[in-house]
Amino acid sequence: MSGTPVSYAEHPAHGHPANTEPTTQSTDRDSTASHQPATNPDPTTGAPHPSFHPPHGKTGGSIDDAAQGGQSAASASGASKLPSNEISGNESSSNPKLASLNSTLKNGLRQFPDFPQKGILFEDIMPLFADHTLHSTLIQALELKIAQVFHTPPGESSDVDIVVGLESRGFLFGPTLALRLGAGFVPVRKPGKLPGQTIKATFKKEYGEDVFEMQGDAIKKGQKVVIVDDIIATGGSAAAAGELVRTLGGELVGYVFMMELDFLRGREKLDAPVYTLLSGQEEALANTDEALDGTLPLGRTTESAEEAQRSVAADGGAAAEVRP
Ligand SMILES: O=P(O)(O)OC[C@H]1O[C@H](OP(=O)(O)OP(=O)(O)O)[C@H](O)[C@@H]1O
Ligand SMILES: Nc1ncnc2[nH]cnc12
Repeated sequence: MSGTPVSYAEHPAHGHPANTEPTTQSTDRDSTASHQPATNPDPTTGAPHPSFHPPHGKTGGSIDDAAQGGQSAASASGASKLPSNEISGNESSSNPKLASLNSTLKNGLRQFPDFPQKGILFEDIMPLFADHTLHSTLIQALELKIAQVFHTPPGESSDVDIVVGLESRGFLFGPTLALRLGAGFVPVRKPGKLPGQTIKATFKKEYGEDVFEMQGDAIKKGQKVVIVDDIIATGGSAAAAGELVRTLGGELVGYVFMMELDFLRGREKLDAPVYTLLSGQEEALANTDEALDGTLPLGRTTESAEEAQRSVAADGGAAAEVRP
């Protein structure tokens, strides 16, 4: 079945018991709409934070969507300037334009069951880049999201200094986003690709283990950093990247993802605010408690459910082992 893609637009929401069939996504919504921790209210409902007033002399666009990480923004060391009562929530519900853009994006995605391994329902984002209009919609949605969560006035750049993109799919839109924000772009790469002195972090992800590397001089102490990637699944990749940023002295002000696989609860590993445009595989979320008890979540095989939950439990809040 892995060679047979399905799209969000083509199949009805929910109802498929296993990922051997077309997937069972609900209609588009912000990840924060249904997974907003009670202790972490919407960041966008508060007053703009002084930390994110646009700097003089910078030019660029804007961005938009927000969600909350595993701890409050106030206690997140890299986001200490963001009051906790400004974090989490559902911006697109109050922003029809963003909701509309997100809906378009979701309909452009495809899913491949059992890729790259049996039991993984793979979210294929490539159609969003193959189509000029969808690509443009994606960048617009990200800009709108960031502008919204960081309270950037229309037409002005955000206060983000550096956008960090994760290899490989974070490279597809990270540099474009950085340009629009008036920020620099820094890559986090798989091992052995970057010259000079580097720092490394090992981590687990939804399907396997990996190592991330960053150049030792890529971020200056105190620079405000946003980490971007296409998908947050278990959160292992993002947590490792966050550790690298902080090891270099960067102030991690947030994570921005195109999509969140909510049922894997990856955001609980992250100690900075989490902003996502789309949620994926929501049908599995309702069964997460059962999954933790060993019951199969919808849309996954027994093997992958156990593997995913083992990974989540094992990683706890310390997925990344940083080795300067
Ligand atoms: O939340 P996690 O469980 O860590 O998974 C998310 C990561 O997995 C995918 O990358 P992958 O490692 O497949 O590499 P690619 O981007 O090079 O395809 C995705 O692009 C994220 O980086
Ligand atoms: N299910 C998934 N689809 C696409 N990319 C992923 N990265 C981690 N899990 C993924």
